[in-house]
Amino acid sequence: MLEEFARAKVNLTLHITGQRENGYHMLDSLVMFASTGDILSFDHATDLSLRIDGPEARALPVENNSILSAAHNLDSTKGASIRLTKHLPVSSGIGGGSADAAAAYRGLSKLWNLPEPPLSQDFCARISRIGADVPVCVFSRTTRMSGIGERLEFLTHLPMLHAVLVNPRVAVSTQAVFKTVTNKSNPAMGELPSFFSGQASFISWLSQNRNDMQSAAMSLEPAISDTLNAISSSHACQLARMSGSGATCFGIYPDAGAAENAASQISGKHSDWWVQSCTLGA
Ligand SMILES: C[C@@](CO)(OP(=O)(O)O)[C@H](O)COP(=O)(O)OP(=O)(O)OC[C@H]1O[C@@H](n2ccc(N)nc2=O)[C@H](O)[C@@H]1O
Ligand SMILES: Nc1ncnc2c1ncn2[C@@H]1O[C@H](COP(=O)(O)OP(=O)(O)O)[C@@H](O)[C@H]1O
Repeated sequence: MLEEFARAKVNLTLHITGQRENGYHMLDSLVMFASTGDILSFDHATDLSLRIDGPEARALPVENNSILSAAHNLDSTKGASIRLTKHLPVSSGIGGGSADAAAAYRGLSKLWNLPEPPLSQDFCARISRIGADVPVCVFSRTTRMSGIGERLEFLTHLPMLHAVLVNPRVAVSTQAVFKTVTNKSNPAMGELPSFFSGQASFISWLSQNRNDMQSAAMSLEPAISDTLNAISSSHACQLARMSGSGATCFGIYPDAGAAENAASQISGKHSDWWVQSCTLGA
């Protein structure tokens, strides 16, 4: 049996800089991956099959699953028995479906003895048809992501962060949020310094950048404001922002202890929310 970890994707910044004729939005986003995520396992089999379990499995159908799309995209003639243990909330802005498709791509490439996924324009353009976030999730590394998600620049100089991810248990449609965004032509991210002296200077740079989907998502789903308030008012929080199209928001903290304390504080007040302390970028 072979296992792959599908790490949650967090958009630390998400700037919408334009729109293509096909309706897709041009993005400029700093993406980091979390130490929390879904688990996929793969076994040899004649036919292709998927079973889903885990704490967040309930609403997720096998039909049209992004994992099966990735398998078909890779080689539609081969079989495998795949198990997904779902830990990430569905439709929550941390790319669960994309991370799962990407993990399937990596896992099946190994199971079927295919070459490792290459970092090429052709490859990224091809797999972005499964989902715009799939290319960045295949490599699962700290990345400046642009285009509609198919242009990837890996970054190796950014400090690791201690974070808490919070989802108020409302599913948000990515398409609906993009439709609600009024300004489709915002400035790109500010210049990314080639050196940060530590976490504080990185957070200071992050706070000067934005998530251009945040106010549109908040107008559709008021629970996002409650989530950001709960994170901002937690002890030692240095930055609170929404990831992707929401509703998951993240808080950044100075160390692992502060992140764990904040997670307990937030889940103590909101026992029905999904709250997870983690590291980003490590
Ligand atoms: C917004 C982001 C930011 O990382 O994350 P999530 O909130 O989904 O996690 C992504 O761009 C989402 O990527 P992904 O969820 O894979 O998108 P897709 O399945 O390809 O598209 C979902 C819908 O979003 C819109 N879409 C997506 C990406 C993009 N650059 N422009 C768009 O307009 C399309 O209208 C599409 O109908
Ligand atoms: N393996 C999967 N995990 C999560 N969602 C999936 C998966 N396969 C298909 N989907 C569908 O993809 C959509 C987006 O889910 P997800 O990737 O979790 O959200 P987001 O793009 O906001 O991070 C949902 O409608 C969900 O039903």
